[in-house]
Amino acid sequence: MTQAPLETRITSEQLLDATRAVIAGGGSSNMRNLGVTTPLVLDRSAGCRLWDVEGNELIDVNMGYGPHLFGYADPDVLGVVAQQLRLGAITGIPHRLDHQAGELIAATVPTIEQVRFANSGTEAITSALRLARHLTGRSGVVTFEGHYHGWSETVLRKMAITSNGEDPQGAVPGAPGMIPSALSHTFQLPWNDVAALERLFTEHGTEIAAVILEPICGNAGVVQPLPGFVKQIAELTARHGALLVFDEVITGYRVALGGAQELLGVRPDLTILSKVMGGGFPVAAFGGSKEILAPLARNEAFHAGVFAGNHAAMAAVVAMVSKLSRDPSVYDTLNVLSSYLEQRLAAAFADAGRHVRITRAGSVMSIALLTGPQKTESDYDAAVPLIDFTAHRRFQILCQEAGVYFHPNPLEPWFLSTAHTPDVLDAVVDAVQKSLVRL
Ligand SMILES: CC1=C(O)/C(=C\N=C2/C=C(C(=O)O)C[C@@H](O)[C@@H]2O)C(COP(=O)(O)O)=CN1
Ligand SMILES: Cc1ncc(COP(=O)(O)O)c(C=O)c1O
Repeated sequence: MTQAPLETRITSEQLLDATRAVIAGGGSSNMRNLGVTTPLVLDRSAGCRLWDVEGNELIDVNMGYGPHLFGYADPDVLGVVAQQLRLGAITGIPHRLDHQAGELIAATVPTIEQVRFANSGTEAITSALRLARHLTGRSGVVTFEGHYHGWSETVLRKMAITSNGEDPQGAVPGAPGMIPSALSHTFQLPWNDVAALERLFTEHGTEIAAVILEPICGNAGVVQPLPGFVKQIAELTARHGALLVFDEVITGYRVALGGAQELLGVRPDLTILSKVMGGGFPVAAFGGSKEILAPLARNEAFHAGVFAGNHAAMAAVVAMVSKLSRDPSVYDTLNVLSSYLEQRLAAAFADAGRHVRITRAGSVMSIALLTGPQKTESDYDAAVPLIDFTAHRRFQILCQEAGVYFHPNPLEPWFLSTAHTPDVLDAVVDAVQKSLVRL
């Protein structure tokens, strides 16, 4: 497609203004609309690069918030989905791809025997938590500060990350218009605080249907669980008859073929998958043992969706998960690339005399400018107040001008792909170094 000469091209700013006239906020997600600094409106993406409507090329380390482990427009995934679109994307009738997709998930995620597919993480989590409530006859759901589980009525809350867990039932609705009592069955605790969790189970154990967590938290910067903490959660849920739900929307097929549950060696009752599983196509899933999903198999519990498990999404899952299964060494490659970037970034910030918090789980990492030195890696609650959000936003603007795109909120991770080769990562560091000088 030939592009208009530069002088006649509309600018990102002009097009975003025009878009805001017809799409409330300029995009279909508050999480993304809030993040806009220097307007950027895309024309296309491929590999790890973006091209905006003005013809500018950028290296992307946000990568659509994580689905594209092999980069944008990966031919192995794209080709299969494109072919399925020609063969029929949605009929509402069982399809030969369903069995393939279900078998691949069951063969790769340690605790999944059966799944149900959905269109988004929010949908999958909503149905998974409703299933947990049905199975236990209880209503309470435990969440952790900093962890995001979509925007459904019982888990959309302000993800306070500096409380001390004194008021687990003090969760604040995350959006106006929520049913005021929506969070009356939602508890929120500090992450990595087993004493707070034990206290909650002692006081409310008979009310708790499920504990849901991002086993490696990706929505408050990357925050690893303290050693043994997730195993302690599993022991408490088992002891009190509650279900353990791993929200692996980010970590699933990202940190290992079997996700965080493979790395941590902890077995959740239900697992939520999305992002990498679909390789960039909208699809999610929740799964567990046949026993756990039996109420759905009996059509006793309810989960539905016109587009849930559609044939294009199943084609994407089959293409992505079979590619990952064929060559799980991709995770070693991504770890090497990500470690290289982590080390070079740490040196760049040190050379610039800037305090920074860099944390990583495989190829998902977070970088946050700090106002002062962080005492230890594990004192996460102490680190968050140190984050210099203003300086970081300025840093993002400068990096975007230098040709590298990431989200201006330091709590949003960077996601790498196999397209981020060492020369690309060197270009990222080069842009970071130039931006730190100008900061
Ligand atoms: C761990 C986790 C998530 O990260 C998650 C969604 N994440 C994001 C949603 C974004 C958005 O709505 O635009 C962008 C990012 O802030 C974030 O990765 C969801 C909700 O999935 P969905 O957005 O598909 O309904 C559930 N669990
Ligand atoms: C009128 C109407 N509203 C909402 C829905 C739910 O949409 P989805 O199935 O995409 O969640 C449906 C689906 O059948 C519908 O027919």
